[in-house]
Amino acid sequence: MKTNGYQSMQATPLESPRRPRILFIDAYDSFANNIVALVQESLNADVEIIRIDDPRYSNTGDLGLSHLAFLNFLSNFDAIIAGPGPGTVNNDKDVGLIKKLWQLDDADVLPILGICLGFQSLAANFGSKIERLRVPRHGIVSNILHSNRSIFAGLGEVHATQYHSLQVNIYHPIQTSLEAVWNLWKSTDECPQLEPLAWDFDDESNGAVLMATKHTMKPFWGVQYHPESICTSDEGKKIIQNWWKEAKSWSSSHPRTRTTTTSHSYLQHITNNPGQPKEKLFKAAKHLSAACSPEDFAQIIAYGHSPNHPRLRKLSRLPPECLNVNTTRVGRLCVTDLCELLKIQTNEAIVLQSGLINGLPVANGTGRYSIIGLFVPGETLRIHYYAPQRKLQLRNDPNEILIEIMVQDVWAYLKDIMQHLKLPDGPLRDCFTPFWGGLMGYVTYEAGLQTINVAPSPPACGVVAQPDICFAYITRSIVIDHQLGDVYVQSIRGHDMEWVSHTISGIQEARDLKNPPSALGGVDFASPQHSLPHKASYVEKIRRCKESIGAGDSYELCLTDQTKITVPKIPSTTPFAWHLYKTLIEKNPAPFTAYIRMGQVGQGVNILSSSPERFMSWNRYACCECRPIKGTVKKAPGVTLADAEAILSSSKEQAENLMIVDLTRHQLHGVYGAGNVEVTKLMQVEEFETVYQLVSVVEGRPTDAEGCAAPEEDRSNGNADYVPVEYRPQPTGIEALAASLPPGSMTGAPKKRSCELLKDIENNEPRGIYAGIIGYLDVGGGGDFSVVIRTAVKWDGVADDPDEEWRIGAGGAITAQSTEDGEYEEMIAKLDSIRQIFVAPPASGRTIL
Ligand SMILES: C=C(O[C@@H]1C=C(C(=O)O)C=C[C@H]1O)C(=O)O
Ligand SMILES: NC(=O)CC[C@H](N)C(=O)O
Repeated sequence: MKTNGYQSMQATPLESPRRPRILFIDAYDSFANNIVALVQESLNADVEIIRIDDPRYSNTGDLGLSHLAFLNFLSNFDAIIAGPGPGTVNNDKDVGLIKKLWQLDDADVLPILGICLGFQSLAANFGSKIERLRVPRHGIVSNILHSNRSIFAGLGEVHATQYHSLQVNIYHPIQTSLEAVWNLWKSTDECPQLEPLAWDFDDESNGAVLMATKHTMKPFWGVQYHPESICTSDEGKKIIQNWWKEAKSWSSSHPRTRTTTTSHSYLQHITNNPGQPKEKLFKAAKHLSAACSPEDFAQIIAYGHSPNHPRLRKLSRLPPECLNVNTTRVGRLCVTDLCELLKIQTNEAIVLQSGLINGLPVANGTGRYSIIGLFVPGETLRIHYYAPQRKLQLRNDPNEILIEIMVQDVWAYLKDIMQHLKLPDGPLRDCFTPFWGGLMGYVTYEAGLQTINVAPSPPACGVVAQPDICFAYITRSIVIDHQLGDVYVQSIRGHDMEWVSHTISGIQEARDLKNPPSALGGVDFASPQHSLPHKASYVEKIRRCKESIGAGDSYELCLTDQTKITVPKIPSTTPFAWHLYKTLIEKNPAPFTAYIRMGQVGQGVNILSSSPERFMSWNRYACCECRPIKGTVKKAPGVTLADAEAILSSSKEQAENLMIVDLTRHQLHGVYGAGNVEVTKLMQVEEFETVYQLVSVVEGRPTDAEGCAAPEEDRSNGNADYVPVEYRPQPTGIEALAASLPPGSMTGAPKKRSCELLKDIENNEPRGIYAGIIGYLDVGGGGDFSVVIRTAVKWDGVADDPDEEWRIGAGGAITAQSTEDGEYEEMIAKLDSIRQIFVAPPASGRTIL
């Protein structure tokens, strides 16, 4: 469904031969960048984005200077789009600057298109009432009736995707009785300036819902639905083009008279209140402490471990110098055999395993490789980041802090570090495994919250702060290619071929043994205690989610809760976590299975994950892929794939998925830009061991990936600010990752408001590693992360505590259509897919693994 803006339309300048300039005012929505992309693709326009609360224009206590600044700012544009967003126009804070637009006097007025919240704001300003729908419409697509006039001129069927809980009441008779079908396109006495342009009759209980309007005298238009959604038909583009035609024709007969003011006080005001468009923040990020530049940090990572390189000596070549690698056939050795051969069960280690069933990947499109990240005792370094304090540390193996700095933007810092650690070009780069070495570990949900300016919930009182980002710098690794049956032994640790050869021989010996490698002995453990969320309290939380959705504050909320499993401790020499992991692989093979043990005994973490969901992966050319999952059916006896497909084709399940697809597109559009984001799979059912799920795939690619360059005429259209496409700085995978946290499938939309609501509904309990991500940043420039779900996490507790505590998070997306029982059962089904590894057989009360 990719569209290429450059083919769609030539630039259609207003008065001068330059590209149109359009201002987009964002009300903190999660689809804003999709609208911007649609406009850029449809009009070949320059679009600037500001937020509804831009500090340059929002201050009410500055004797009108902000307002004057706003008017001056608007004079730079040919037209405005007032965007969608959470909340209601009855609350000034929810619409901010949008409310000012409708009052612009003749000297300043310019064409405006309101979308959803922007449309509601327009309508409210000219007499309509904004009220709740009986049934909110989020992610619902319907065929609307339109007047074929104005912005709908010449349009055929319009399949309109809707994301709204509130509606515009212009007191039209059709809004009280579906029989009153006359004068559908006439203004009402109560709202004489609003001419209806489209209606939706799709939902009986809602009756007729106004879908679009135009002002009868001023250049204002508005649509209730979302023309930019992936499920709105191609008419979305035509609406924008029609609007632009109308806007141009209005502007040519109404020249604007305002000229820019440059009084001293105004200039001072602007200097004191610089705006900060979000997309610039990333690049402009200043590291709070100059004590250690990312280059020095990277240098210590790359060489600090090696006795041959004194820690702070400046070296001419920063990145790992080469990749030591050798390969052999894996034969009948499985990933856990290789792990045990390398003794990872008693060491720190990170295993990212692709689950297989009968030797084939669990899900198509994933599962080719498994990666074992090895820790070198006494040497492997770790990066810790503590979100509340913005504190970044480098720790060595005895857990001493080598560097501690404050960073304003940890992702900008990590991006720089990875840039410095990039393996230089050379023949050994030809090894095509996706991971050669680099940072492996986890990022918590709370670290994600910080990227969208939601203050993370602090850890409970008395709990030791655990890192929100924990990455180990992995220099030795094993990659298994399940498709070709090869195993790669790799090291970026200086001259390490001896270890590589030794390890290859060890693998070959084990593989060629007559008998399979001996399995580790069994482990006894007493029946654990499971403390699950109480149904009544979970149901109460579902109600609160639905109330917020009904009020227009969210379109979808991914509610979660935590279960504690308390197991009496067994002797510390027994690799209990490893045994649990092996049970997990057997009982719930998943595309993104992971085993992580990091940190010194007493301070470390164990993670056992069987996630079905890829968050994001990108290759060494920064082309990225997201695979959001939404829509779950429990596998029960007799439930076939066809049954699941029927259930998952319901509007409830599809709506859940669609919302996350549009949210993911928005995030990638913000990084990769218009024309570079494509939905390659939309809502396909995938089968897993215990559930069926609805999966979509969204891809983003840099402009320099073939086929996306602007044609010659775009570069020579006389716009001084225009930067030819090929010279724009190209995004990196880490930027795409940072722009997409926390995972949208674990938040809902619009993301920021939904996260704030969830924090409150979930009683300010941090989600921690659950709902975060696990994966790697590779020294070749690639990366791959899964969403941490279906995962058990244990932090080492106090040494003399008789029990150890595992935590499992589980939840699901709540929408207006959710039922209390249905959502509770879905949460339990997900929980059970991992909880089953802790259940001792009833006969003995003990289990042998
Ligand atoms: C919240 C969980 O899963 C998320 C919610 C899903 C849903 O609502 O259908 C599906 C996959 C995940 O994105 C979980 O497994 O705990
Ligand atoms: N998408 C939107 O802009 C939604 C507007 C408003 N919050 C509603 O729910 O109706």
